[in-house]
Amino acid sequence: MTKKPYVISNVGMSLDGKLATVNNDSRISCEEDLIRVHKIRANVDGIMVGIGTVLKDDPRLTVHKIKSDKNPVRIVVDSKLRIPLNARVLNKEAKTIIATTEDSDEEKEKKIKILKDMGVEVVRCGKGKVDLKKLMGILYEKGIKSILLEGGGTLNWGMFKEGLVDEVSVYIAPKIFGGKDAPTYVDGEGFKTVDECVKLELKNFYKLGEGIVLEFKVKK
Ligand SMILES: NC(=O)C1=CN([C@@H]2O[C@H](COP(=O)(O)OP(=O)(O)OC[C@H]3O[C@@H](n4cnc5c(N)ncnc54)[C@H](OP(=O)(O)O)[C@@H]3O)[C@@H](O)[C@H]2O)C=CC1
Ligand SMILES: Nc1nc(O)c(N)c(N[C@@H]2O[C@H](COP(=O)(O)O)[C@@H](O)[C@H]2O)n1
Repeated sequence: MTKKPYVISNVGMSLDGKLATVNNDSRISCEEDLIRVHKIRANVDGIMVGIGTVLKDDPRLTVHKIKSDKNPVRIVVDSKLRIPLNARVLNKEAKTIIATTEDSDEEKEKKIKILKDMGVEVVRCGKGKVDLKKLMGILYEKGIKSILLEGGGTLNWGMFKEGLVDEVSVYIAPKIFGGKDAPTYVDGEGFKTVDECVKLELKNFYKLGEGIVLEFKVKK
């Protein structure tokens, strides 16, 4: 495989592995954990989310919980270019890259032009869905050598399935959300057998605020 950025996957989840409630309330991390996450943000070249997270959370994806003189590049994986032009991730606080497919129609090309005029970079790889392996190669070539992957569950699945995640850190809040339709840490179709699944090596764990942080390396 061509060179790729080092990818750290981080989420805040309930004890039952949910990223949000059935009504999409995702306020899981305590303040101490958000500060931990922002320290990671301040030390990576890019922060990546899927379009589902942008549509549901309207995140800023900047370092705003601690002092920092730089913001990483924001990367949104968005095959059909569903991103609203007033999304906060498109504001001027940091550079943004939208990764979309090579598929083309008049409306999509018009939106790409508008985004480019707003100063947003658009990269294109894959058909139907963004080709995440190719995207990693493109980002690496652009100087993005480390990425904090911040979800959600569908993009997390895509990244784990392709073997693109190197490190995992999760904050587990002492809460149970329940709900079979509530988003989980890794959604998608899932691995069929335990043999196929992603294996992790526990590196560290500690209590933080009311919850616990677990840190793993992905076994390759
Ligand atoms: N607690 C936490 O730490 C966090 C919670 N969340 C929560 O997660 C939920 C959002 O998760 P979810 O809806 O799964 O959205 P995601 O952010 O995972 O975005 C998923 C979308 O990304 C696009 N995509 C494009 N290419 C790919 C690919 N190759 N593989 C996977 N996805 C691809 C798809 O849309 P398309 O085909 O249109 O491109 C897909 O539907 C929200 O409730 C949010 O609050 C999110 C992050 C962190
Ligand atoms: N670490 C963590 N804990 C939670 O409880 C969360 N809900 C999230 N969400 C992620 O952070 C994004 C919001 O970022 P901004 O504060 O707007 O910069 C959100 O979109 C998720 O990716 N993370």
